[in-house]
Amino acid sequence: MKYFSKKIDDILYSGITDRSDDSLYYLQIINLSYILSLSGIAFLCVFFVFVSQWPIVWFQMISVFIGIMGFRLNLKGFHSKSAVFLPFFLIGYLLISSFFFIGANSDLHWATSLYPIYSFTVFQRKHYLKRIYLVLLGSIGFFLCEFIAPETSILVTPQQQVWLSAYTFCISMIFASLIMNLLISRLIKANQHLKHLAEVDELTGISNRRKVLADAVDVFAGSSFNGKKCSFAIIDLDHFKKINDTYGHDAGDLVLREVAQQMATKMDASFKLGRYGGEEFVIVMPDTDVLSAEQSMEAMRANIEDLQIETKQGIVVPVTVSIGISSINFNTMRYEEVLSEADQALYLAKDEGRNRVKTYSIY
Ligand SMILES: Nc1nc2c(ncn2[C@@H]2O[C@H](COP(=O)(O)OP(=O)(O)OP(=O)(O)O)[C@@H](O)[C@H]2O)c(=O)[nH]1
Repeated sequence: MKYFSKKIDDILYSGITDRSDDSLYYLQIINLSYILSLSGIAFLCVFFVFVSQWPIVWFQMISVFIGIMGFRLNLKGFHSKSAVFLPFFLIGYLLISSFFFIGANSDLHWATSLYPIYSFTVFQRKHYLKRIYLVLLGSIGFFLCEFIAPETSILVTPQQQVWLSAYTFCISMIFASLIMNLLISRLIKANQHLKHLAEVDELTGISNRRKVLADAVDVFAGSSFNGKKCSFAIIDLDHFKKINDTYGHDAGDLVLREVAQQMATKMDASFKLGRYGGEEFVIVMPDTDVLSAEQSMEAMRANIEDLQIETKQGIVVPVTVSIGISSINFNTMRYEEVLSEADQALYLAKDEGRNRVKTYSIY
């Protein structure tokens, strides 16, 4: 299945150099439309080979060849020309098929109803006139097939016509499910990407403020409901302004990244870490009383103090952090109270000389 979806992805991205965009956009829809139309014609060709209708087989083969020429335009970067060529080519194909080969009863000409959708999806705004021509031409083509083309096929027998309808129906179903599957998987991917953007701090790669506060709400609600302990810690880098001023802003960014990664890898797996803002981080500790929180944070502080963060110029930047901790107690009503208490404890840690862990206490 993975191999199959990778192949579909490769086809969708044919002729497109920028593969960073996960969403389905108009260049890929042109590729997809070509693939579906050409394979549809090829499938019909197989049917006619099977019933030995050689004139139609030749016609289908020539059509596939012309279609491939249009597809090549997209691969070569002439996206707009290729996009416009496809529906006009298909209108011609459907008209000739209905008039000279398989008749209007095949209902193949109903495919013209797809052109307006196609043109409004892939044609650029500047091609609005082409959209109108296409819709007009598609409608005229449809009515010509419906009212003027011979109803039954000149070449195909009524028995073969029934088989042809069943065959076309099955292929259409398979294509429709393919398209649905593709659209849904693209939507899921796009949603995941948006979720990632909304929850991750770009600089450090850990959760951002929004995400870590959402985690804090979850953990706080779970602990209050189950009568369990939980603790919050606010970690603030000491004299970070001085680090920026002395070693430069890039070195400051490097320090933020390294400290964040150190905390993320060293902390307990159940803890939630996020960047609270600037040079401040929050750690939410579920099922953790104040003593255990203090031990964990003391270990964290010592770890960060031992870090050897080296700038591009080979200078080792000394880094320490101050940490404030608070835990939920029986009369805590809101998670913001715990956070504000941790902030007060942090203030105390800074006041007492930094590079230390302080726990909130009402006394
Ligand atoms: N490099 C870098 N600096 C940042 C970023 N966000 C905030 N800062 C800087 O962090 C510094 C924080 O300075 P202060 O709030 O004075 O705190 P401090 O210098 O760490 O002092 P104390 O907290 O009292 O130890 C400011 O100079 C901000 O410009 C960032 O994303 N990258």
